[in-house]
Amino acid sequence: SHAWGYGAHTGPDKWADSFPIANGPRQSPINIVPGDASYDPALKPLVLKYDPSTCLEILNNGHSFQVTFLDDIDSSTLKDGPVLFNHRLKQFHFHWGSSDDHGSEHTVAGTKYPAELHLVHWNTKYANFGEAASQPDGLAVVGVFLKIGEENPNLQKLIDEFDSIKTKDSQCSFADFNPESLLPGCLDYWTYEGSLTTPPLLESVTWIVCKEPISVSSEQMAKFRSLLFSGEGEAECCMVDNYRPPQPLRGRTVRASFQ
Ligand SMILES: NS(=O)(=O)c1c(F)cccc1F
Ligand SMILES: [Zn+2]
Repeated sequence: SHAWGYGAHTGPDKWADSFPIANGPRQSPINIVPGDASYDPALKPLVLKYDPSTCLEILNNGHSFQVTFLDDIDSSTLKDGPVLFNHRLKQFHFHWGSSDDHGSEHTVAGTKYPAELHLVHWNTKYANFGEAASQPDGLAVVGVFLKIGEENPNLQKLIDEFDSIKTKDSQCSFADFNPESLLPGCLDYWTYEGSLTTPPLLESVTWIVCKEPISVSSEQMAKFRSLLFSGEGEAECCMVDNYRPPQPLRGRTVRASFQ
């Protein structure tokens, strides 16, 4: 059955049964070893320009919660950095753990963060997200780690919507949110060629992982864990541990935009 998830019988160790690319040569996430990354002076600074008016809705898709953007014109874009073409923001979502000591997908020298934000962009040389997702240079995902510290007022704007999206397939309109408010001050990054970290695990992603985390309080993380994988009227199953663990590097090079 294609009903993939993060449970014992549906989780990452079972995905290869339905999605054999799970054992492919450019799978994500990975453990980033800063000492093994090669500084590339040719890498440009990331240029992220987001328009809050393109924010459409916030939804629980049964795997994470996601904020979706209008992507029929070039208003929220990613340029430069490691990519050669303009990319449009489609959505952002998160992955997190059942406690503050784990939950991120990428790890840094084995360090796990409590959560990880993914801002998903598609290459506008293709017609739309679906087309782009099937191309080796189709997607660019910016990953930002969340680290326990000060309460984050920008994350709180998302958390305040959680009562309306508690169960699988619930959504509500969500306007005027600027994803730039979720970016760290410094946009130094590591970059490598990888994949979607959920089925269909397509090997179409240029990963751009920020070195600097953003803050989240432990109380805010507890609110993430109050969302449900389960649908309305079903036995409640807390949305936690919705992360794929690091995958084999398979000889790939990780480049750093900084020294
Ligand atoms: N996790 S991830 O950022 O690789 C990702 C995508 F890019 C696109 C769709 C789902 C998804 F989970
Ligand atoms: Zn993700």
